[in-house]
Amino acid sequence: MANSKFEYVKQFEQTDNLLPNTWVVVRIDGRGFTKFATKYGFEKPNDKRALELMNAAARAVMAELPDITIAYGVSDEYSFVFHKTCSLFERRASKLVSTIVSTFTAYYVHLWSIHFPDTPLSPPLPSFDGRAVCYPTVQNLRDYMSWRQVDCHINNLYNTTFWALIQLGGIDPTEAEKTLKGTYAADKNEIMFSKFAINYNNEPEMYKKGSVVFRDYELVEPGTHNATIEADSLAEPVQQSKTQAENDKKRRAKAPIVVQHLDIIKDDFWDRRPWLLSNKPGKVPKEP
Ligand SMILES: Nc1nc2c(ncn2[C@@H]2O[C@H](COP(=O)(O)OP(=O)(O)OP(=O)(O)O)[C@@H](O)[C@H]2O)c(=O)[nH]1
Ligand SMILES: [Mg+2]
Ligand SMILES: [Mg+2]
Repeated sequence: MANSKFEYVKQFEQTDNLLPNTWVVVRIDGRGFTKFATKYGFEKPNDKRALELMNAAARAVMAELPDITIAYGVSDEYSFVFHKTCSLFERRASKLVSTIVSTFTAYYVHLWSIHFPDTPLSPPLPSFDGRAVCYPTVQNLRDYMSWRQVDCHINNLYNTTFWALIQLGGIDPTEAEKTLKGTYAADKNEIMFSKFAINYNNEPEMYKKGSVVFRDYELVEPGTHNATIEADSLAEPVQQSKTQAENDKKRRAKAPIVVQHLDIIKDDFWDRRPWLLSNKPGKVPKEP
């Protein structure tokens, strides 16, 4: 068919392909969730139902997009990691971000009633923003993940103490803020323990560590594999062959997706799961 005279408008489209051979992180974040949490009466500082709904939506996103290696979530945010060899949508940022944001939001709304059976959703409905960032090395990627988990820890320690002072100590938010000003982690632990007999270590792992979503294979003995070195030495080819990529994708699609609350800062998590960084699907564990 002949080109129409209107077709020249295509020239206005700009390319936004992300840098090849870099780890792509798409982070989404709930829009105005402070208000949203109040509207639906989320428990403070952590609402188990709301966090489990975030995790369920993230799990669904991973199931629909086998190219995602791992995801990490805390509060109203989730980070999805694409392997550096990923070629989905020719690595176009707008397509990657918009697909994740819309798939996540759709599942968040779809699964809402399972987690909040007594509170139907009503407008304004939940929405999420998203951005993509490229990290050139495994170390940069792991530092990114560590940054989010440290943030989770700092915020949760603060919020848990803050709300204990209010809910159990009966003081108002301004006073609680004053009490915590300039305190260190040890001081907060001490306040919780001495005033309210709360041992922070016994708080739920999901609140302290956030949630990690990944494909689960047979764990590797620590010390027998160095995933970091292997992933970084994957210099050439920048992309896998098409058939290899397709086969791996099929195997990944079959693997069980799990949500766990683990330390992702230390090496152990990555050493035991070399498939996360090397992008070679692992061995599916045998049925018990
Ligand atoms: N009560 C309660 N609130 C939560 C929970 N998880 C997230 N939130 C709320 O969500 C907010 C997330 O922070 P932000 O993403 O920085 O703030 P926001 O209001 O979503 O604003 P924007 O992201 O800039 O649109 C927190 O400050 C809380 O108010 C929860 O489990 N319980
Ligand atoms: Mg937000
Ligand atoms: Mg947030």
